[in-house]
Amino acid sequence: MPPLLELRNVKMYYNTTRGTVKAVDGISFKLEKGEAMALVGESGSGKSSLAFTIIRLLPRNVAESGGEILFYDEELGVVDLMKMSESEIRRKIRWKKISMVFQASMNALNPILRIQDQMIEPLVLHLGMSKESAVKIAEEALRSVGLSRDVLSRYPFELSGGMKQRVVIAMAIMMRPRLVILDEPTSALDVITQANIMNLLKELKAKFDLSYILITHDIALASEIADKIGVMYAGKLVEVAPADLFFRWPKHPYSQKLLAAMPTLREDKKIEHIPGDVPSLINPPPGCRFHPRCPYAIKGKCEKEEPAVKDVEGSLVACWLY
Ligand SMILES: Nc1ncnc2c1ncn2[C@@H]1O[C@H](COP(=O)(O)OP(=O)(O)OP(=O)(O)O)[C@@H](O)[C@H]1O
Repeated sequence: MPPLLELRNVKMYYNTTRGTVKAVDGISFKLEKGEAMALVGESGSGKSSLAFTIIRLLPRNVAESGGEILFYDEELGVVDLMKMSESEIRRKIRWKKISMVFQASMNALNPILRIQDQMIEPLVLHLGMSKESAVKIAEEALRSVGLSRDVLSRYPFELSGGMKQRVVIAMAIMMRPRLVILDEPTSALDVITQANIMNLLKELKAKFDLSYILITHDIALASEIADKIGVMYAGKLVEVAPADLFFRWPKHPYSQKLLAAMPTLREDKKIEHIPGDVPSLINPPPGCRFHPRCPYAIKGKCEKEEPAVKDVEGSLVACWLY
């Protein structure tokens, strides 16, 4: 069976006054149907940029983008999203096949519009649906996320944070997409509400056979839902591994550091921090980008040559140690 999504050497660079920012720099991975991949890594490693590249919502200052983003669909066959025009993406892909819950999107709900108007607007305006059918779809989507139809007549300020996040998730699944990209979907919520939203995402995944790309800083949260974990560092994917294997045996030194920096309730565990900062993506370090912060860097090797991705007992890792 083909995967749902396959990225091959995807790049996306930004133009800035300081130089070209290589935010996504040669990323390859596969996502199967019904699979959830958590994308983790420090702030500024390029996670959101990769998400925007996949759903083709790019700012004007893109310097260059390249590679292949293959999407396998029963209706469309295999399409390369990189080669599709904006109008084709809008007609065939965005929201219908691939949707996104943006970072802080629950706070981006328009405060002066009722939920109904915000939910049906794209259906009526962009898809030319009648108001009645659009309201039906919105009602159904709200039901799927555990909200009653009364929410349709409310304004955002009349809803709790958790309810607003459910509305935003309802909007993302309204058109029955195959893949939902979630950028920090629970970061502004309290822990109980976070857990409720994660449970909801799990239910929706099973019910609609959805695939997810879940961007998060919170590896513990990622472990709740992810089938596999992708670790980004400075524009590169340094490790992709099945979740259970990743937590038992993280192979890239950066993955090991990320896990060691993860807080737990165990009192005997000392939380480590990762010394140094994420490097500049304008002039990233040569060779392996992690070498200046890596305790195992091999002199004469890691600072000179970029490691290729290797299959190391079930994990894909880009590191000279293997
Ligand atoms: N529109 C833009 N123009 C120029 N540079 C940008 C733009 N958007 C992001 N960047 C830069 O690209 C790099 C990657 O940013 P990105 O937001 O993708 O990282 P991230 O891993 O998602 O971070 P966070 O977890 O903080 O959201 C950063 O150096 C950022 O400053």
